[in-house]
Amino acid sequence: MSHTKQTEPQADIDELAREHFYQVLYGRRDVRNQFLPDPVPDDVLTNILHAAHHAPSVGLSQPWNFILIRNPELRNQIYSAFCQANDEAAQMFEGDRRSQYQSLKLQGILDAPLNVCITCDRNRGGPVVLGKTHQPEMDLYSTVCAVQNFWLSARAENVGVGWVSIINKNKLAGLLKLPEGVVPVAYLCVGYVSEFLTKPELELSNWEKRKQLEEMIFDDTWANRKG
Ligand SMILES: Cc1cc2c(cc1C)N(C[C@H](O)[C@H](O)[C@H](O)COP(=O)(O)O)c1[nH]c(=O)[nH]c(=O)c1N2
Repeated sequence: MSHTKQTEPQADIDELAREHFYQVLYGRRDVRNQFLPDPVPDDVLTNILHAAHHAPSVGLSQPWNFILIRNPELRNQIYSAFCQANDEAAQMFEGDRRSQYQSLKLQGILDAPLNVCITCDRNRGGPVVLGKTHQPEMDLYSTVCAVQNFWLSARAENVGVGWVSIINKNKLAGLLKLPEGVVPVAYLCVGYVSEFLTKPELELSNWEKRKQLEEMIFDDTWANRKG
């Protein structure tokens, strides 16, 4: 795997690069509805995986692996696992909220040409890992950093990504034959899209809206909310 998109160390980010970075960051979307069947070329996929593999990780433990899922039969089984979990999920909402939930499309498992499961090896680096000694969940968070790098790099390549978490974790681990100690962190649908929406799909369908940044910020302690 080549280092095609790595910049020189210590390179200054100039204004144009900064503008492009924010264009990618704010232009990223979770995609479920707009996938095209066109395959993602190997060199593009390599760029995305390479970016994911350069995420920060606790003690540089790099606990992730990337399972590239194309087999139609396997994908049908994963889709069935989604359908079961999604039916269970719908029952957890009441009244109008339930029918609204049932009207949402929350995955593109069979529409996207590629699915990728990013896993975390809970034992990577051995029993004592720098930075994990007092917060053992840091390997999971590191893997999520790889997911975000994957997502942003995909957007830079004009490739859409949709995260599907409405699947029973143990069932998914079984279908993917994950060994003991390796857990699925993110199940991603990946492919080119007809369009990237300007806002989150859940916002456009009036499920949820973005909160004000001011509500999220505190000065010094939780007692001092800014907004
Ligand atoms: C950990 C995690 C898990 C999920 C998601 C995201 C994340 C971070 N999202 C996508 C989520 O709905 C989406 O990110 C937000 O609605 C914001 O939209 P944008 O990502 O900005 O387009 C998501 N979407 C979906 O349709 N089905 C799903 O199962 C999930 N699961």
